[in-house]
Amino acid sequence: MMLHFTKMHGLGNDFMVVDLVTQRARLDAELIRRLADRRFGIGFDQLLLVEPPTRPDVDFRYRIFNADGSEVENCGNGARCFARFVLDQRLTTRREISVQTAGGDLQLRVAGDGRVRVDMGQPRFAPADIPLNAEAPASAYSLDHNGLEVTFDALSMGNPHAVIDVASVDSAPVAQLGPAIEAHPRFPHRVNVGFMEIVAEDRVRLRVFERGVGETLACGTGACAAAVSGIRRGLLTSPVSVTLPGGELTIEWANQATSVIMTGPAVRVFDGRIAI
Ligand SMILES: N[C@@H](CCC[C@H](N)C(=O)O)C(=O)O
Repeated sequence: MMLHFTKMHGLGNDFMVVDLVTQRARLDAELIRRLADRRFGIGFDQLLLVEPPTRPDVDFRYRIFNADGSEVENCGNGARCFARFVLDQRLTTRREISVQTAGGDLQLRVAGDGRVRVDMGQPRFAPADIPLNAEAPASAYSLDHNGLEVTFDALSMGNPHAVIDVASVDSAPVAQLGPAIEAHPRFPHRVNVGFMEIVAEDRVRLRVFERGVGETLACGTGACAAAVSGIRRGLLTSPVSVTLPGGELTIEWANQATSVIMTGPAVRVFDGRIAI
């Protein structure tokens, strides 16, 4: 069959977006890995599936698959592209959209300037919610990597994140520590690993080694996790500008009882079709 798709990106974190409201297809993990291949396939960090909701109180269901074929709970840059996509495809006329994901519901708003504001829900810190093997919640955990003690914060933005403070993202050991922590036994579902450099109380630089992908040009949930980690430790104040290799996101978080708000761009690159 021919599958219609749209290639999109949020700050260079790129997606294949498939409308499963008006077309039918079954995409298994092996096919997703083939499509994700940047030389033999279309190439993307995540596949986003846009589906009818399974509940009457939301507009859509949005499913996310990493390039390695694993289905995951949440994707911040993907959420902004999802909102742009359903409007552009005329699957809705609303600029305020509610959507169910495996990590919880999200509220999306497409602004007049094309930027998308996403209510990402509340962060969760209990180790069982991340999930992280730890006896009690803390803002600093540590693990051993080849005899080296690595200190990190951990939280869930629907999906799991570890945040490591670094003096400079330019020299951060992303390629060495990223894969080791992603697959560390302390994280039973693996983890996304953020390396955060605090530049000022309202500005950070961030690189993220994403679970199931590797280092990406930007990670929306990673930006939320980094800002939340800095704010809750008293190192940052909201709103926080997060500069990633692909560009900038604004993250707002008032306190533990409120949602995290992420604002940033969503770009359509091209439409295509592929035989599957
Ligand atoms: N790029 C994303 C996160 C995608 C999922 C992540 N790799 C995971 O496995 O949880 C974002 O923008 O948040």
